[in-house]
Amino acid sequence: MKTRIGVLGPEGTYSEKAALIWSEGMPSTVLVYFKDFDGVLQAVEEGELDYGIVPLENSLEGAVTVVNDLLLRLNVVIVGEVNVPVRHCLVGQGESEIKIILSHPQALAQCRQFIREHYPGAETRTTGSTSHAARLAQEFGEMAAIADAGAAERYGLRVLARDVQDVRENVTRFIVAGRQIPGATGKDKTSLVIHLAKDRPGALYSILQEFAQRSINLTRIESRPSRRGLGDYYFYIDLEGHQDNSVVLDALEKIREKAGMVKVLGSYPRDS
Ligand SMILES: O=C(O)C(=O)Cc1ccccc1
Repeated sequence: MKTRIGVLGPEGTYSEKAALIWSEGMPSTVLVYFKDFDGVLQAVEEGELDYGIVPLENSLEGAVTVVNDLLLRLNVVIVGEVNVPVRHCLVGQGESEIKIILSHPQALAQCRQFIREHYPGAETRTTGSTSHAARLAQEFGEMAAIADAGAAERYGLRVLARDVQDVRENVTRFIVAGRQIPGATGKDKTSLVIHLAKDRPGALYSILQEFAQRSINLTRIESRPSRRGLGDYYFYIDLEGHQDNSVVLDALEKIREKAGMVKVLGSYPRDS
């Protein structure tokens, strides 16, 4: 049986690239393409896929909010991560004037300056993925796409400009979703979501204190609306260490006493 790995499609997305990097050396894999991140993660939950690879955050634009929200809601766990340098290109047929620039919202957001400076008259439109944009640019000459150079090749397009992201160093962190938390490797991360029991002075501080006291290094903290009302948040926290490490276990036990809700999203090998 082949290991089924789900990614955002069609062929040529950055998610596909992340999946190929992560699964390198795995004996028998097959990529399955989905039209959105919900589809990927739901298929993991339902057992239709072994793994799903989705972007969680980007060094320029921050959280991919829909993925963060889905991880909290669905019954899947993070089993891995892979950081992928993202070098966007403007791709198109290169024969007529570009009237519309298409891409995934994350990609358009990462290239705002380039578009404003070089194509001030062009309209921008969002698509389901960067490669979906490239596929459309293959059909319509007045459209160009922001996508990976690999997508240009795949859809027979020309690379009209390279490295069009606003900051050269542009990295997206993808996570691998599965159903079972892998064992500790000694170089792991744990991802949590916390909801504070009650809004009071020092509530978040008292949670963070449990990590600080044990010298547990945090690598990310981000808040997302809980959807219960303004000012009510979930805190997404990543830390160094595996949930099976006694120090982390101990901190989690204390935090569970203090917080209203703690969900461990996963413990997985760190990609550094
Ligand atoms: O559309 C893609 O290629 C994706 O995989 C989503 C995405 C978009 C922009 C940066 C990183 C990932």
